[in-house]
Amino acid sequence: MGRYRVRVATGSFAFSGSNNQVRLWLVGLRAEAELGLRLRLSRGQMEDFEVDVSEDLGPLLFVKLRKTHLLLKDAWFCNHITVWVFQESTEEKEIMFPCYRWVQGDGIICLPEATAWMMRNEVQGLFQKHGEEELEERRTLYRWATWKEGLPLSVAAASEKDLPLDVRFHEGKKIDFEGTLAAGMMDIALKRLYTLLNSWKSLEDFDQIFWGSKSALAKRVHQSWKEDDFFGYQFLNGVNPTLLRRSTSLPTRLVIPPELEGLQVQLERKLQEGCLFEADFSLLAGVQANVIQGERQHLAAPLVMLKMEPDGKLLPMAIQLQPPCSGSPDPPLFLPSDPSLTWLLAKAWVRNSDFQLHELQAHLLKTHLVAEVFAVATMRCLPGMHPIFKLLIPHLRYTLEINTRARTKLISDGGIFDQVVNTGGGGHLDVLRRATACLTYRSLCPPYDLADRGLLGIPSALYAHDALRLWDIISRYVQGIVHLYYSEDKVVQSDPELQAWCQEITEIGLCGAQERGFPVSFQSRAELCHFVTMCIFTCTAQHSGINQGQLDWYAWVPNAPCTMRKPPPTTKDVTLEMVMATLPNVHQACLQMTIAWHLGRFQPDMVPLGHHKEEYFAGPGHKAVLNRFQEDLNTLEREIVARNKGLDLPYYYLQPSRIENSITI
Ligand SMILES: CCCCCC(=O)/C=C/C=C\C/C=C\C/C=C\CCCC(=O)O
Ligand SMILES: [Fe+2]
Repeated sequence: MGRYRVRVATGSFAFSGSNNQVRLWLVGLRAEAELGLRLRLSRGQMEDFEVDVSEDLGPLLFVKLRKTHLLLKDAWFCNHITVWVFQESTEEKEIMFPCYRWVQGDGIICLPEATAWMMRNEVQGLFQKHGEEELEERRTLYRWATWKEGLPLSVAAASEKDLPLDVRFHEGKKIDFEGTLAAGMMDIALKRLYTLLNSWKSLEDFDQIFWGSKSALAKRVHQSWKEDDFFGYQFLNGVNPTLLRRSTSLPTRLVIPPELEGLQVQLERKLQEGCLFEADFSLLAGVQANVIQGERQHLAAPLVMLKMEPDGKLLPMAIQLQPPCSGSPDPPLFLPSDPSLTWLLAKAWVRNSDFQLHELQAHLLKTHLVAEVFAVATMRCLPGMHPIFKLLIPHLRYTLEINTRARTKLISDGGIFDQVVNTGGGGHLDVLRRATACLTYRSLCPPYDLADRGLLGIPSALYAHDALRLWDIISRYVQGIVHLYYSEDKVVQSDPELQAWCQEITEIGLCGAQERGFPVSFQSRAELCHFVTMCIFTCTAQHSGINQGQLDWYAWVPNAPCTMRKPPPTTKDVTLEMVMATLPNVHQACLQMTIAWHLGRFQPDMVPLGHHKEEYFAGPGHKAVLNRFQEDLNTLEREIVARNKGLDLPYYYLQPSRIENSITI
């Protein structure tokens, strides 16, 4: 009773093809029919067939498929199945069945038609039932786990091998990830051998390990790291642009001794002029420092006061390395007028503290771990035909695996933090706990975060400028998609899956984050759009802004030491021996360089923001919204390239072509 053309598309990465057999059925509202095709499931190929079906299937709802094998099971990555129904006239109707996952065992997989969500209350509840069964299965595959109390929940997986195949690295990514790590370890061995034969007494001796792949900006850091404006610049546009705030009063912890009355006057003047800024690392106060190979390491919790010059340069005015403590003498204030080594060591302490808050709070917690909560909740609460699932899933690729690897190799017992970072050995978990306890919804949304920190309208704040532009572009994209599916607020309010997703993120994954402004429900389309914009911004732009800089700013170790081996200075008598004894030793410095390069370098299989190949949606409405998104990103790309041409230090971490579509590293 009908003639159909069927296209089967296989994924194009390694091992996507399969030698097993696959049986296909077309399932219509009235009947279903097995197609009896012999498929060759070749990597990167599309196969087309024409078939005649004797029954009247009615409107097509699903394609069903089942993989069978004789001897060896051979997984198959199916991109999608497309069916064209020959109408009486010559017009053909195209129906898409997106898949984009592995077909593994010999169970039946049911792919709903791409527009199924719009018809979920029709067709005898068949789509509704399919969605419920899908979620029941996913909830057993993706379970929450408490890795450590006080942190956001994570996916239950002791190692990446426990993760479902659909969220594992593809083979090429795995080989690249593990191969470059192995190459990095070789580099460390060579550098250690080389430095054994030479002295390690002066800052220039770090040059002995400053070879191998490094970026142009890393070379510039090597050249300019001692300069005050370079130090200040990093708070605006470096690897961690998330801490700086414009001062609204002099911080209470800042104790200015009577002999520095002049400083007090200067600070107050700058405050009144609105150009006084601060970077306060109090979150680190009292955190236990690591013991590495029997040697106690040391931590500080600095406060830096900075002034903004009319030309946009941010210059440090004073550094207090520890907060005042009752019963102890007031901590000294270090000043640009101090002896050069003293001032340099004070700045190095700040850079070490910034390393901790950057990696643990800004990077790990506020991008990786938060994105993992979005990923697990999405897999557990939203069926594949849900528009928010389709919108988000490209932005969640590889996040569960990279985070699982971080829990087993980076912040684990004996991991990289324990080996070479002064918060390691448990202090790093305390920092993460403290940062989790003060994680707010506003801080994940640049329009609020930058306003709260007083960083709007500053021409030299390039991260702030680009982040706001990207927020607007992503927001327009999200709104475009959401409005295609939610015609009014009531549709949002009455979407039980969406509401459950929101609640699961805030109450379960983020462990009761409603206290810190995260929503537990969506009452309007605007609330939904804002939240989804935050999700996509976090998984893409924010991670890129925070991740890429590791390559540039962490390669020259004195600019961002991973550990400090001696206590912070309490007087201004500082010698070169003290500086060298404080900064990381050769092994620590080499491991920092290798890991920073490994995590910060360009990823060979990188998908730029908005350029994923998967087509989960069908219809012209969605294509127009996606095209507009890509055009907006191109416009911003051109603006940033043009802007950077005129800059001494170009800022490119938020250039759209460099932003990854998800957190993959
Ligand atoms: C010692 C310097 C480098 C510290 C890097 C860092 O702290 C990064 C934190 C944020 C997120 C980490 C994400 C992924 C890392 C996963 C695994 C890295 C370990 C590599 C390995 O040995 O497999
Ligand atoms: Fe990262």
